[in-house]
Amino acid sequence: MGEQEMPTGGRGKRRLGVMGGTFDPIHHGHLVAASEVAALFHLDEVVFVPTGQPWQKSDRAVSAAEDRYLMTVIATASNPQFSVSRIDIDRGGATYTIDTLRDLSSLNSDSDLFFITGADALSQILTWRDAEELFSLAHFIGVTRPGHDLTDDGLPKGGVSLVEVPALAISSTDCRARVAQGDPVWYLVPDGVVRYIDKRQLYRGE
Ligand SMILES: Nc1ncnc2c1ncn2[C@@H]1O[C@H](COP(=O)(O)OP(=O)(O)OP(=O)(O)O)[C@@H](O)[C@H]1O
Ligand SMILES: O=C(O)c1ccc[n+]([C@@H]2O[C@H](COP(=O)([O-])O)[C@@H](O)[C@H]2O)c1
Repeated sequence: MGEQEMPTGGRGKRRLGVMGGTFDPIHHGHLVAASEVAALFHLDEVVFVPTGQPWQKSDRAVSAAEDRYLMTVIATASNPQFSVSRIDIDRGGATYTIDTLRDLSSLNSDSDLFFITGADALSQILTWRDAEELFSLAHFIGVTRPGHDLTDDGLPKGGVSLVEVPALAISSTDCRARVAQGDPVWYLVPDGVVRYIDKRQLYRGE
């Protein structure tokens, strides 16, 4: 994407990236996406927001929110630009991005919000609660993901930017399956997350 196409946001405002996800577990695909977008869009910070109850994943068991939150903290702790928010976990109930963005914008009135999402999630956005209002609260940035087409078809003009990031064919589903089978997840997730999965015996019985 050319520099001239980048949304500049409000004059003098901080630029806050928002990376929402279930992070069960967080992996290097998430981290590379956030890091690339932070650099390309000159973001001051990226806040990772683990879901409370991801209603579109109700067909499977999701790990405890505290485990997903702690893995996200471990994975992001060494990057001074990254932080983690508990807002979706502490709100309780099903997680809707409309609530995430409303809460973050009132907590950060000095900031423009940039919501980062992979190609798969972007293609589902019109199924999200209050989809049309989402684009008034944040600029959306869709990133490439192996196996998924990146498109802004049907989304508001000017509301979404599409960005190519280094291709990492990693998914949380695959990480969980690997742990369940006794296969390694070293180098797919940060070292501290491998240790945490082991310590808490996550994904063993799946
Ligand atoms: N490898 C990847 N490359 C780019 N974006 C990714 C990648 N993995 C996940 N994302 C994006 O990160 C966000 C959070 O994803 P999520 O926590 O659901 O991970 P996931 O790997 O898709 O999980 P699962 O396999 O359990 O569905 C989503 O917007 C998703 O599209
Ligand atoms: O708002 C919604 O209705 C909605 C439905 C599905 C997913 N989302 C958000 O999309 C992000 C990625 O979700 P997931 O389930 O792929 O980890 C995360 O921030 C979710 O809260 C949001």
